[in-house]
Amino acid sequence: MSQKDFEIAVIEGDGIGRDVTQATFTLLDQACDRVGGLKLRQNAIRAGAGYYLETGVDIEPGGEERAGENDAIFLGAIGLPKVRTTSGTEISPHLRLRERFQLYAGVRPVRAYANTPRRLSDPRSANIDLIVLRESTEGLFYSAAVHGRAEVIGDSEVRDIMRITRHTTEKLHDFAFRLARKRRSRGKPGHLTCVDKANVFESQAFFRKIFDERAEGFSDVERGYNYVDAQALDLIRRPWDFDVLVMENMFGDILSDLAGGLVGGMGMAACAEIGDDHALFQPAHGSAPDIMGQDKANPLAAILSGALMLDYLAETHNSRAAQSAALLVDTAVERGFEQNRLRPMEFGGDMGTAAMTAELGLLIDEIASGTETGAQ
Ligand SMILES: NC(=O)C1=CN([C@@H]2O[C@H](COP(=O)(O)OP(=O)(O)OC[C@H]3O[C@@H](n4cnc5c(N)ncnc54)[C@H](O)[C@@H]3O)[C@@H](O)[C@H]2O)C=CC1
Ligand SMILES: CC(C)CC(=O)C(=O)O
Ligand SMILES: [Mg+2]
Repeated sequence: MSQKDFEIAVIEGDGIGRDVTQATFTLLDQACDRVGGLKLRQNAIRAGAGYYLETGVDIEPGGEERAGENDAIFLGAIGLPKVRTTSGTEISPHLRLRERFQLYAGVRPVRAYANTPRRLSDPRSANIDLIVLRESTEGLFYSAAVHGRAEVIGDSEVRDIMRITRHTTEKLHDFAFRLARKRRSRGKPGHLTCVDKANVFESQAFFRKIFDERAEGFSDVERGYNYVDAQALDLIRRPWDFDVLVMENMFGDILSDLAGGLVGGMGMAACAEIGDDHALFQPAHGSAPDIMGQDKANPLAAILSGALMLDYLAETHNSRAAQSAALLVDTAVERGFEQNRLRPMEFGGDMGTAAMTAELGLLIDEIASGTETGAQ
């Protein structure tokens, strides 16, 4: 059954979070309108470091529960380095959302668009098109999600925990194999690499063991292994050789920023966090306090995350309209770069958040009405 209206919990958060969220919904609404009146109803939930400073809590009362009552959750960015809890960490209610809704599959696409900076001189870097699949509920973030889980021994020692469970890891690897298979059906290599540190950590050997067990159900998917340190090296020397990389939480946090840098910067780093019953979409970047309030943020990471959200809604609600709207947004980004009409300040270009949003709006209209100019 297809659905016309979707309820979206929207957490704008801190710093550039608000600007990129507003840019995203302006364009998603426009795309939804152009495909026949699909509506995204935004239900705002206040949360973040600014909210914590104001109220003493990091998310509005009942906000977590309410977020889960929506068809999807969208988040701008949360955190400000100067706003800290008594334990010295920053406030991060989004880690609790990941855990509460078991959003184990953190999908972080990394793709080189035309006319974007090549951080590597090798011409093959134009072919970078991979996905960092980051487990997002446990691993080394397990003790970070909830205060009190780390073992604190006075002022002399602190132990965070690397938690790998069979339950979550089986689901993660199944997701990874299905994703690789889906990419192959769309003409991409469809190769899956298990990235771990199985040579030294028992938790990581367990992660790999479960990868091998689950592989038996996906014999058609080509698979390989890489230790995480070697993977960091390979992302610099031959990133074009990789397709889907699956790994624990902290490794994925680090390598997804590195990979985002390869294709321009964090303003290109989209993210979908998917569980069995819920999903949250957010750019992989943070609140970027160094550029906030200056109209300098590249909104594309958020906008591409919005397109991932439409894809998810299309799949979970069998909505062709949502699928078409997602395609419209993705195509606008692709054409915008091809035609050199998207020039984010992040890459030394002349377009701030507002100008990028306006140009993408024009592209969406042109593509939807078949009046693309193809201007260079
Ligand atoms: N999921 C989330 O909400 C995340 C929150 N954070 C929080 O954000 C705050 C800042 O953290 P940082 O380590 O500085 O990471 P960050 O991702 O906010 O910024 C890193 C660098 O990338 C640039 N950058 C990020 N997004 C950009 C965009 N859309 N356009 C142009 N440039 C962009 C920033 O200007 C900065 O130079 C901290 O409080 C941190 O805890 C950090 C990462 C993820
Ligand atoms: C809590 C966030 C600041 C962690 C992070 O950097 C991320 O999830 O990408
Ligand atoms: Mg991160």
